[in-house]
Amino acid sequence: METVKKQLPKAGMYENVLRQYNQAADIIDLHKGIRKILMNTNNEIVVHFPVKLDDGSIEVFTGYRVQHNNALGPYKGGLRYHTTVDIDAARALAMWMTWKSAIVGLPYGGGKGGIQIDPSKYSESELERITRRFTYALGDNIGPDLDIPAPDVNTNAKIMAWIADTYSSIKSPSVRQKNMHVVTGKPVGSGGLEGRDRATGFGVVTNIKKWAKNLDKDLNGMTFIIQGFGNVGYWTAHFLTKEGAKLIAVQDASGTIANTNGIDPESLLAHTSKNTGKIDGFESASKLDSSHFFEIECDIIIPAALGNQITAENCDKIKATLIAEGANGPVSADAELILLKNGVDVIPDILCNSGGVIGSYYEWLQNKRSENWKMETVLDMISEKLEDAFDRVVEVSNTYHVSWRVGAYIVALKKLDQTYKERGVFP
Ligand SMILES: NC(=O)C1=CN([C@@H]2O[C@H](COP(=O)(O)OP(=O)(O)OC[C@H]3O[C@@H](n4cnc5c(N)ncnc54)[C@H](OP(=O)(O)O)[C@@H]3O)[C@@H](O)[C@H]2O)C=CC1
Ligand SMILES: O=C(O)CCC(=O)C(=O)O
Repeated sequence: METVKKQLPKAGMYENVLRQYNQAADIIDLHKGIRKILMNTNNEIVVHFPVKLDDGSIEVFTGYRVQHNNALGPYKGGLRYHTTVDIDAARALAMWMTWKSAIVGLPYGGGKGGIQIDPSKYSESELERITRRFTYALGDNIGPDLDIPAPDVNTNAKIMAWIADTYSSIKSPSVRQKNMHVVTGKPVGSGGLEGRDRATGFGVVTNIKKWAKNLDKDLNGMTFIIQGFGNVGYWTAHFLTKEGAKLIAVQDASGTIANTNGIDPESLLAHTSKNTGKIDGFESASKLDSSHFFEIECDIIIPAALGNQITAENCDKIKATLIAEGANGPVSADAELILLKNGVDVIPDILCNSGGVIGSYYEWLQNKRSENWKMETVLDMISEKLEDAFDRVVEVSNTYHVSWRVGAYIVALKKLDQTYKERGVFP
């Protein structure tokens, strides 16, 4: 295991997050010492671990876990299995988790990680061995009161159950059952929370409803497009369709499909479930060229896949009036300036997709208390927290005359500033 601790370089996604951070820190004149602390990550864990594949060969994988800050509580954030996972991406995603938890008032810090891998190239039993060896390699760098992973791109409840099982098995028998909350997003039968599966999409739609209400707009009849039809994409489509809005185009890594009469999310889910998760070949929509996806005439765009998808190069022709960031970092800092100038509203990721980590918090609390909560209760608690956070972000943004993203950063930074100052480190 390598533990790297150094001044951070500026590149890619991380550059994006630092630009956002510095802008907000300048506006509130954040204390110099606190500014330095938050610009750095606390710990960066890189592990190389061997796994025997089905054909008997050995492959060595690289896994990451970046722990950005834990002033507010244990590190919290997802694990991603994707070829784009590297130290830069993990740093950016970990930092976003710190702000996200602070904005919605959770007792968590920020962490993120994953494995640099294309999971579609491995069998299920290989993925299980890879996950278990990764968990073993991370060892006590994660823990229910230290750092609590969760699902992200290409990871799911089953993978979380393998992590919980492996982590627990390296503990002494007397405490083994007390460690299931080392991860959240588990299957309901293994300590998972009813509603965590849909929490992020539900949260995205809660934010969109608040946006519509504030502007006195009716979602009924509005059109929307979604990039990414995984956990966040599907559940967002499910809940937004329930509000009367119409899904007219979807894009994933396999291509783009469109139907101006509407795409039924449930039929598309049934199709992807039989088609290794892919939307291509869906009969009730036509295939579209992927390069102009974001230019489609619609009211709302929901990026729910990877980062840096809407950039200065492709944002000028966007016709939607709202971008609700289901994904982390889908809009580049340069693109956002152009969008705001063009009158497009952007609900920032650190607010918009925080329903997921709120759901995770309730799962963790449920495990700690040895309780089981009902879906309705969980969704009510999530929307209450999110509605408060939305109002706070709008209020702060209005006070400082800044975008909602900068306002959201200010809410987070003020919270962390208060915490550090209360501890007396900076008299
Ligand atoms: N899961 C959660 O609770 C949370 C997730 N998020 C963020 O939401 C986003 C999506 O996560 P999640 O839904 O969990 O991930 P999933 O793995 O469930 O789904 C990812 C989706 O993105 C698609 N995708 C991947 N690459 C591309 C591409 N190049 N172009 C278009 N589509 C692509 C995938 O398509 P394909 O199957 O073809 O590869 C898939 O449909 C991520 O940014 C994640 O960090 C944020 C908060 C919480
Ligand atoms: O549920 C969690 O703990 C974190 C989810 C996540 O990775 C995210 O919000 O980006």
